Amino acid sequence: MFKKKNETSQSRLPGHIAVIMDGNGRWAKAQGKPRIFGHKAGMDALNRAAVHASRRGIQAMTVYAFSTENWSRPMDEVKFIMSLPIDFYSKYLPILKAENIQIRMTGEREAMPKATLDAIDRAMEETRENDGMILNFAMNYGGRRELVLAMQAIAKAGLPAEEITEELISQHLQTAFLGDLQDPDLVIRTSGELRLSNFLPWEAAYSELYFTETAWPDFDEGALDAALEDYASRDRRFGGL
Ligand SMILES: CCc1cc(N2CCCCCC2)n2ncc(-c3ccc(F)cc3)c2n1
Repeated sequence: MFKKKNETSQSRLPGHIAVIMDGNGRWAKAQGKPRIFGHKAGMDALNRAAVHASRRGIQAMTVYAFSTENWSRPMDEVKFIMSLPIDFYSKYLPILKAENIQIRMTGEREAMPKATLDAIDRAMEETRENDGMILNFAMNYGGRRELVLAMQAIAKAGLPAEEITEELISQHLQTAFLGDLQDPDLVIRTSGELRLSNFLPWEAAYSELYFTETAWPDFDEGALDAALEDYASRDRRFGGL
């Protein structure tokens, strides 16, 4: 019996999706608007995608909100981006709470502005009891930095070389709190670039990759369904035959 065209059984659904939300600036520029207009639209698209992913049964969604390299952008753009969690908290937190979504953060808190961290901490605290989809914000995050920090922690523990295993390294990554969901089954990148840009290099070693020309602000429920349908059609081998 063939499944109906757009039916994705639960078993063929990724448990954890990771999203590089790219194309916000170019999307704004194409409309003659400033880049920050695109970041604001990107925030609205993020809420829409998170609610839809949660309703489709996705268990964890990690989004690349700000990379360690993004600090080199113009100061006014960084300042605006750092205000988005505050805006998101007031505009979307009630919606995510009603969806039983749990907000988490992955990355280095130190360099983040206090007001930004306060909004994120409030969002995490107010959704801590939720047991639905985990919405994990990779923020001030870089994959190689994450690996350096893990290796530094392992070195400081003074462990003998034979005790350094893949499991031990995974346990020392900033994503360790995700447990069995730590490795994304599917990585989605919007806006046409065909690279991972230092996003989850260890965790995504066996992930299916999905690229779309669609800019992030235009990546709606139908676009997410198309990515999930494509994933369901793939035959994952994890390095085997
Ligand atoms: C500080 C980096 C950043 C960038 C950003 N953008 C800009 C980048 C791409 C598109 C999405 C919109 N968003 N959107 C929501 C948040 C957010 C983060 C944590 C939280 F608890 C609540 C909301 C966010 N954070």
